[in-house]
Amino acid sequence: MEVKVFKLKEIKLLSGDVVDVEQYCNVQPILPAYGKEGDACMDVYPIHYEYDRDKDRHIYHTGLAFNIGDDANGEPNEMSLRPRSNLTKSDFYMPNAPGTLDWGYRGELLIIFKNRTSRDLVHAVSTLIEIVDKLREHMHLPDSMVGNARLKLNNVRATTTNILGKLSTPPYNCDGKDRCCQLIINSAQRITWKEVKSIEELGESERGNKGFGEGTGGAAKA
Ligand SMILES: O=c1ccn([C@H]2C[C@H](O)[C@@H](COP(=O)(O)OP(=O)(O)OP(=O)(O)O)O2)c(=O)[nH]1
Repeated sequence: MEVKVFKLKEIKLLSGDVVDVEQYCNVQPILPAYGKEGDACMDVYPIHYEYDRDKDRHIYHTGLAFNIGDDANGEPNEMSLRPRSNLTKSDFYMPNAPGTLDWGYRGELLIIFKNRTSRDLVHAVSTLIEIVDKLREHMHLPDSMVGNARLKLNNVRATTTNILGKLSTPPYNCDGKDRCCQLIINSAQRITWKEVKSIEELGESERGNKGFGEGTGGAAKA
């Protein structure tokens, strides 16, 4: 199946500024590609990174726009954007995974990440540590009284410093080599609803009306 893709000449930044891709980005738009024979998805290469301070989001530009077209039966296609497995080694996640690129979308494909630790929470804890530190200095308590508390405080400080470092290091580079997610195009077959008059008309099944997660046990079994 052939799908139309366009390498954008300009991209719109979070500030609203529209910039020339060739001049502004270190890397030029790269067509997604299968990494290995038989891979289900194509790898997506980012060309520009932005941190959305307002929403605490990490946004990657791809410099690509699509017309994903129709399937063999004339039904609209959809593009799914899925995280890579290697993302699980970091504190980042794709909050809308699997992301959806709709049939009619002609804007730039953007890939969004968040960090599992909220930036605001980390800043709040860091500020609290500073305040406690200052209070302790002014109270001139003997070491014997604050020894254990100091140790705990140092541990919290080390943890927050570590988290802060991870927060400010984006998960992927825009160097033309890093792949920030993977995409697959599927048919988004149209459905229509057939409303029935009684629940029996839905038909019998082994699970029946057993609740969410109650059916099979497994990993989450209490
Ligand atoms: O990770 C994503 C997800 C979506 N999009 C683009 C393509 C998609 O067609 C459009 C709208 O996305 P979606 O339908 O998920 O957004 P929504 O929150 O449902 O808003 P809308 O009411 O505009 O559909 O944004 C991306 O570039 N990256």
